[in-house]
Amino acid sequence: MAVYTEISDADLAAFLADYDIGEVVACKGIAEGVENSNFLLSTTVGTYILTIYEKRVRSEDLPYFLNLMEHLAARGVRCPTPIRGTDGETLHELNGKPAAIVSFLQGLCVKRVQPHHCRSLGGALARMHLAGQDFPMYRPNDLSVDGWPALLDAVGERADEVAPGLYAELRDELAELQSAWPRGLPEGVIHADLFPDNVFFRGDEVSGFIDFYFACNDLFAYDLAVCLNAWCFEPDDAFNATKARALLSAYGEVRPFQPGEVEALPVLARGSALRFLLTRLYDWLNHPPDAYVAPKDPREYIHKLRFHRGVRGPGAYGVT
Ligand SMILES: Nc1ncnc2c1ncn2[C@@H]1O[C@H](COP(=O)(O)OP(=O)(O)O)[C@@H](O)[C@H]1O
Ligand SMILES: N[C@@H](CCOP(=O)(O)O)C(=O)O
Repeated sequence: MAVYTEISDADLAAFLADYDIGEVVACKGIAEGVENSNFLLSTTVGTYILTIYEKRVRSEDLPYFLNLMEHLAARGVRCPTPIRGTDGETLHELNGKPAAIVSFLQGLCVKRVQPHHCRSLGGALARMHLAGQDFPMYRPNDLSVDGWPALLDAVGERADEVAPGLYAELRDELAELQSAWPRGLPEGVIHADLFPDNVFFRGDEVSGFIDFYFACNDLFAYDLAVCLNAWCFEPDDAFNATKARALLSAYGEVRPFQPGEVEALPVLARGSALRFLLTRLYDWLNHPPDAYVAPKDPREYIHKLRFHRGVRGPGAYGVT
């Protein structure tokens, strides 16, 4: 489960002394998640999420993530809102690590994605992109094309333990993506990790987004490429163009596509597949045998990468 750091009652009490959110009723570790330690915190005042930031999150990036959630929430995007301590700050320290409390968001993740979920997601994503346009902070996407060579080096030839010949395939893929990567398309704040476990629904409609800890400034269409991979493949690995069309057309109704964005989707989808393949490969090959969190299977993303490499254009995603 995703609790890398245990908290003693005394440490929790000392931490909460800096907040004005009542007395603790319960604090339970949350099994879901991969990156950070999350706790469901109930107090006499309300329910919150307490997060201790772990391995991949750099503490200098935390003000970007926390301020972004405040910014988006203030513009009507449903997402967790950081709770300020009595010192006015949202970021504090627990067990020597950065930690924050955010509001609890109602809703459930979908287990079986249907086209109407993709349609609701597309509209909500476009509204989030528009709401982020006047966010004043900037954070480059360190897990995009300029960051992939270091990630691939960190994996190295051990990639072949997962699939024979994979390292050479990924080196070729990286070289192609470096020369084909689109420049100059519309950009702004993107979520960059909008998988089904980070989107809450009430009924058929998106009720909110969580987990902004990969958010950054990058191409808007790259966020759609992440969603094509995370939402539009079936459990048997088949690509579902109906879901893709629902996602993309709903997005375009709220934020109309600019020239070049739709055409760039195949290469962006390859890039997004490579990004998640590389981090999954790294975690798969380097996780300690007694780790709480089971690493995600990288092979799923080998298949997705090969699929997008084979498409002839955005028509494969149901759009032109
Ligand atoms: N603000 C929130 N409101 C409700 N549940 C949340 C909230 N933040 C996190 N969770 C719960 O905690 C789980 C893990 O959170 P997530 O941010 O995805 O973790 P990680 O960054 O470690 O991957 C989510 O799947 C969800 O169940
Ligand atoms: N979505 C990533 C892993 C990051 O996990 P999250 O729980 O922070 O979304 C993947 O699937 O590889």
